[in-house]
Amino acid sequence: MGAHTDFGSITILFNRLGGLQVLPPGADAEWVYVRPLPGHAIVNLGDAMVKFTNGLLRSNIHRIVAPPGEQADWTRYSLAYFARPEDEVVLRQVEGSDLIPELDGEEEDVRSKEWVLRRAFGTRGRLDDVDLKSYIGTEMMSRRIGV
Ligand SMILES: O=C(O)CCC(=O)C(=O)O
Ligand SMILES: [Fe+2]
Repeated sequence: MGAHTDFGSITILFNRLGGLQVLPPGADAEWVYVRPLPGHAIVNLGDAMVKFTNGLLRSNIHRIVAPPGEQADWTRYSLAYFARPEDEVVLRQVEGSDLIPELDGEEEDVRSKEWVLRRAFGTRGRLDDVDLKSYIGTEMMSRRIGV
């Protein structure tokens, strides 16, 4: 699976084999494997958390590649639990926290369902004839480049 951010609020992953990689923030960042630890789950924040907190929390950019070393000889199973806001929830900054940065300009009025569709087509759809800008998610915030 190619590079993407999860579009919901939280993803909980249970893996036995490696293969999940994350791209840390920064223009020169390199992909790093996330090592599965016995008895542990991996928790990813998704785009809804970025929208709710105006970037205070970030969704990580991740991808799936072949498991490293000898692990590549085994079939990789991954149990993923995705949580996301209900379809009609507007993904806007929550009020009442001093920690959340001020919005710089107008906030787009996007509902959870639209966001999911936009992201799904943007990262998994055909790219021949689409306006890529309209599919952009929160990646630049996650990478902390120019934001
Ligand atoms: O298989 C994994 O470890 C993660 C899968 C994933 O990133 C996804 O389904 O969004
Ligand atoms: Fe994912």
